Amino acid sequence: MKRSLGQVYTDIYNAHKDDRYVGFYKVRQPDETVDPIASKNPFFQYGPQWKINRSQLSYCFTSGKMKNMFPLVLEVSQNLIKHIEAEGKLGGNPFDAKDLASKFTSDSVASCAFGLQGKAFEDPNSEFRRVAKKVLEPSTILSIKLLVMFLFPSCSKILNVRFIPKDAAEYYFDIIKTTLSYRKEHNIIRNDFLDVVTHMKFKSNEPRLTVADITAHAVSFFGDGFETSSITLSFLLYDLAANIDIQEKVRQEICEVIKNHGDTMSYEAIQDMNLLDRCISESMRVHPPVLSLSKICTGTGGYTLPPCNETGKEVHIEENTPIVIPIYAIHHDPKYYPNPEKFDPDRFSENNKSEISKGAYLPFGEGPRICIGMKFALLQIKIATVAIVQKFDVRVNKKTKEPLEINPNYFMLLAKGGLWLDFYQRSQ
Ligand code: HEM
Repeated sequence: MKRSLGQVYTDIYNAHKDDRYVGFYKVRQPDETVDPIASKNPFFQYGPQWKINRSQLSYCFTSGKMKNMFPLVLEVSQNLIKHIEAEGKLGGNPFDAKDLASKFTSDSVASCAFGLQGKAFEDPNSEFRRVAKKVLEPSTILSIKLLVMFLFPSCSKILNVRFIPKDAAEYYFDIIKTTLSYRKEHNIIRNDFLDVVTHMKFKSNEPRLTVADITAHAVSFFGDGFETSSITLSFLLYDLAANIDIQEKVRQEICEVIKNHGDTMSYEAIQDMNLLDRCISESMRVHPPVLSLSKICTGTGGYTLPPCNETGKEVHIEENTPIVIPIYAIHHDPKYYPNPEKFDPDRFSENNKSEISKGAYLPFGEGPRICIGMKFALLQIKIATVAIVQKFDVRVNKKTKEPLEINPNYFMLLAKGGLWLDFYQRSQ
């Protein structure tokens, strides 16, 4: 494939720079009979079904719930550090940042969503990782599946195209079933996502969640949270490695904040790391993992937009018309971000961030469908980055092809040839 869908949308945006919008067609919605797990993911839903799922899942992502999951993610970050040390590649023999970040987020999400030790570091070929790779690993087959599902949804039913393969769906269902009964039998409380979903309160007239519903929610958590977060973490590490002065300032901030919190790395300490937060925001602007958003016009009777340029007429969008928002193109438009390729966390300082145009910063989307897992994503990315930056000087290895180019064989953002980084152990 020469260009991914995200790149095609960027091309369309750039070819119509003076217009507010242009016509295009796109749909997203796996069929429930063909793909029962993916079809319950709020990402793919509309209307009342989306409302029910969204409100059920929102309950799982409050700050209090995130605080409870903090120690689980922290434990995985310690395995990440041990892995970098044990691999003995410190300096000169680089790590692929995406591979490293995927191992971390896969274990972190496995721990929080399934109550499992994913063991990505100890056993990269573990069953859990093998299945996850099958579902999400960049491949031509996955790209073709997505093209069929998004562009020709009616064909996906006929061709039996599923986002979650049948054997993977069965594997996840078994894990959840076994874990739930083990926890019940041994009275185990872990404060993870599985506990929260299982103990959700319902009104008397609301149906209880079945094991299949809980599996679908856990797979949503995993599917939506593992790959997006690992892409973000890998690009953030690259940006810090490519800007060593900023990396040093982040390190100083981490030391100071932890010191101010009684020499403890806590959930509260993470919230005080402002420069780190700005670096993540800027890294996600330059490298948004999700290249474009799909929306659909749901207003009864459609919606009328103002003219798309000075000379045009009003445009009426019919009900059910799909809309694409090209995030990558907007984030790289010099109209919104002068010198857009430059990594400059100051764009997100208290003074500057109010200058950013509304709707011009969309790594997590916007409005009622904004990413539900944003708090969890930021938490796990921050925990991993703090652990790495405290221990290692991170540098770009010359194997990294710079300037970075987008890998066209994937529906999210990947760098062609990978992000190769060296980790030099720091003296304490
Ligand atoms: C850095 C990591 C992440 C990025 C960049 C990201 C990005 C996005 C984006 C762009 C959307 C679409 C929003 C829209 O349509 O306006 C979205 C939706 C969603 N995300 Fe994330 N996400 C991340 C992490 C997560 C995590 C960790 C979870 C769950 C644990 C998650 C769960 C979801 C769900 C369920 C939706 C659908 C929400 C809805 O339609 O109501 N995401 N995400």
